Amino acid sequence: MTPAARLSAAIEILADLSARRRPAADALKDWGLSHRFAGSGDRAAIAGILYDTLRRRASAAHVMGSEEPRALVLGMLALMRGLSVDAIAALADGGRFAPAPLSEAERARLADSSLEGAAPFVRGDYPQWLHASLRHVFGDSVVEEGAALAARAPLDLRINTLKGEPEAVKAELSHLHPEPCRFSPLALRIKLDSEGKAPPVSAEPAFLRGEVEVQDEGSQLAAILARPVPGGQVLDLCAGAGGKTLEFAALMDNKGQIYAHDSDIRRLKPMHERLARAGVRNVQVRSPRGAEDVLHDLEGKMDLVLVDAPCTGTGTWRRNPDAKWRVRPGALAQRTAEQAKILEQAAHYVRPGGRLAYVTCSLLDEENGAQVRALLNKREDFSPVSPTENVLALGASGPALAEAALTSREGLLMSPRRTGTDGFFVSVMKRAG
Ligand SMILES: C[S@@+](CC[C@H](N)C(=O)[O-])C[C@H]1O[C@@H](n2cnc3c(N)ncnc32)[C@H](O)[C@@H]1O
Repeated sequence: MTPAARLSAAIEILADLSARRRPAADALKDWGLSHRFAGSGDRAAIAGILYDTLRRRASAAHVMGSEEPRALVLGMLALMRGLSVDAIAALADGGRFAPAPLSEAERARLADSSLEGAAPFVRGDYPQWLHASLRHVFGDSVVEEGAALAARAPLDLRINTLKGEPEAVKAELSHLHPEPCRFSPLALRIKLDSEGKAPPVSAEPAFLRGEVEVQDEGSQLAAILARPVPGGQVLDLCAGAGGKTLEFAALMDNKGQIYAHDSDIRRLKPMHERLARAGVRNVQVRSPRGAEDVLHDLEGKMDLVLVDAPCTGTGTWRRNPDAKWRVRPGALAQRTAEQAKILEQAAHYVRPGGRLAYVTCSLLDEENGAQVRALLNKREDFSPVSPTENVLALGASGPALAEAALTSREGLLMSPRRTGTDGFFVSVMKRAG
């Protein structure tokens, strides 16, 4: 497909997405099924255009004075990809499979693609209804934080020390030009290509041998800050596909016991294969079994309980820009109710003197500090561990993380702008002994 035809395809998919209010991944998949001539390179390039457009949806609409899919894509080309009016006109030339030629009005709008004087939610490309919540957290930096969340995310890997020796893994992946990350000693960062496409890491021999996992540096840091210790008893209550379970196993050097649970058995499914590949031997997966309480024997016994809570995912908008516009006030209310319930349940499993780590990939205080405060009000036997003390688990880069992140009594908040990671909140609470 020509670059112009890919642009037309992205506009078509965006129209489908808006008309049917469906997730971008579903619309892309359906388009691929009904356009089998499109190769994997075409599909990746089209997805890149679509996701970049969603990243900059509010500012592109502002520049173009329209929410129409075509306008949004054209606006994105100017704002995000820095294309000149002539370069955009060369793509949208009305040729076979190309978008229709630019109108005079479109040319004029693209020529003056300034965001000066636009509202903060436009300049920061986030939903207007979340402005008050985000401003509450970030104050006057809210636009810059939004803009950093509207950029593309890099691809981060975690070296799995159960399988690989860091220097050898780096050498094995040298053709991908991995760079060290700022804070996590075992994180490697891989740059995307100019269209935002990541290399197919999951086909690399080092990946297949379990020497690396794909995991954002923020997620890696969250697990380190939870501080699982070799030989300890750990419950990962919302383990999902096991991103943090796997890292815990490596941090614990396969010693002690990790219980991995999730209320949704389908979410746990990929974990079994991942555990085997990563050489993990200290994990017991406790899958849900109908109404049975599969964790009853763990009450009051855990050295560490991790709640990697279901959340709005506002910290991962770089990776999932579709979610940015799909999240609704009702979903936030539902998530916060779930979080409160899970946190309260989680506290039951912590032994006296043990710790409870609460993690979200949200930036909103409603899902972060407010949840911690609510638990601390209910459970007087728990007290927050200061983030400045907590970061010492990281070793030498700990103080720099505490400096870069936003810290409060309740925990530490990372964000793309502040720490170059996805947005993650980490709170650690200790139960009195
Ligand atoms: C943020 S994801 C977990 C990601 C995972 N820890 C990782 O690092 O890959 C949140 C998980 O919480 C699970 N969940 C939701 N409600 C739950 C509950 N009441 N108890 C346990 N897990 C729950 C969801 O199914 C989802 O898999």
